[in-house]
Amino acid sequence: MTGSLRPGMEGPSFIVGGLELSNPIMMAPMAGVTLPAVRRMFWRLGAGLAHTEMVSCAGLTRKNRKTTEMLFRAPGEGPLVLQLFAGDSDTLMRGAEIALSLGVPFDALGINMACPMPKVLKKGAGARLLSRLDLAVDMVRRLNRLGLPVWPKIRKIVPDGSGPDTLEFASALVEAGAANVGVHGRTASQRYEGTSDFDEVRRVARALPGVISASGDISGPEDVSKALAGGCVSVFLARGGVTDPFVLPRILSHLGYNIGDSVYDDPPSIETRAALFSDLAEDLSTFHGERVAMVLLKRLMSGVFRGVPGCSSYRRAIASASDWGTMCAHIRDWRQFFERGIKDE
Ligand SMILES: Cc1cc2nc3c(=O)[nH]c(=O)nc-3n(C[C@H](O)[C@H](O)[C@H](O)COP(=O)(O)O)c2cc1C
Repeated sequence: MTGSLRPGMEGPSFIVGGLELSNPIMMAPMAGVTLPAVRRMFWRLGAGLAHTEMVSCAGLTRKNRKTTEMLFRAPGEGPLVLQLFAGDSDTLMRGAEIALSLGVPFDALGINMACPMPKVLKKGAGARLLSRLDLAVDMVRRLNRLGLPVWPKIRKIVPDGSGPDTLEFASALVEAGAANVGVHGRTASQRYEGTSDFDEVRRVARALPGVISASGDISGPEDVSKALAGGCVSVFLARGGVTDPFVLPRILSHLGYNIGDSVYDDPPSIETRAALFSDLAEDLSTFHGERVAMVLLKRLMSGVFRGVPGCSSYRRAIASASDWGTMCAHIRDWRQFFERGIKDE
């Protein structure tokens, strides 16, 4: 598949969040997952846009090497939102200015107002901002001055009697100039557990037409159709894309997009899956090094080969590979593992 990035996936474009995109299926920001090589894989599979992992503005101002490396954008990537996090507007602005000064062509600036993890909350960032509307609004206003569309991402808010609810919070962000607001239908205290409240996301989307993207439990064509019919302008694909990356061409085909190339037949052939996995391995090792490549290949393997007969033998081999040479040999010799696996089943 190398060389044929995104075969035959072009079609009519439309505007989402101030950007001209080919379709409404976005890769959500995922720390530890949406690295450039993985974004390229999802771009190949048809994503309309991707997010970076959340990037610490404080880290950028301290010139932290690892944080700065997170700004890397691989050749041939599609539209990209740089998602930033900070606990105050000055740090957010300084971080954003540093990021843009490095010359990486980002298409929009995201603000993480959704992360429920203690190390982020402790800094006054992520979902902590959901209880600080004035600060969240100030962040959107100021970031807007940098000239790129601003895409904050929030969570469902259960009003406590004094603060805003999800709709009031999202409305204030839009009024402050947010071009798109991603709404995750779980509350911060739910973290990633339980179900996402789709009705709440749609309530916000109906009241704010054209600017709300749905996040939470997007795992198939029906979820996407429901979100779009409910007034969302796009959807953010997260764990659903990790557990089944080929859901992307399936969704696009369901929405009537001409994905135009038989490599994305439903279900995709095992050769297509192996080629995608091999391209992913090559990109991961080239852009991020062998150590990171090993971790992400192990994490993403099950999704790429999901449901293929004989898969468990290959899964065991990939999971137990302890050095890059062995991993490469397994990726090259994929066929024998599946043949053996089918015999054993
Ligand atoms: C591993 C992982 C990392 C995530 N990292 C981020 C992040 O950096 N920024 C963010 O806004 N959301 C992050 N999220 C949340 C997702 O973008 C998404 O909103 C959430 O997973 C709900 O969607 P889902 O139920 O379809 O997985 C992350 C989620 C996961 C599973």
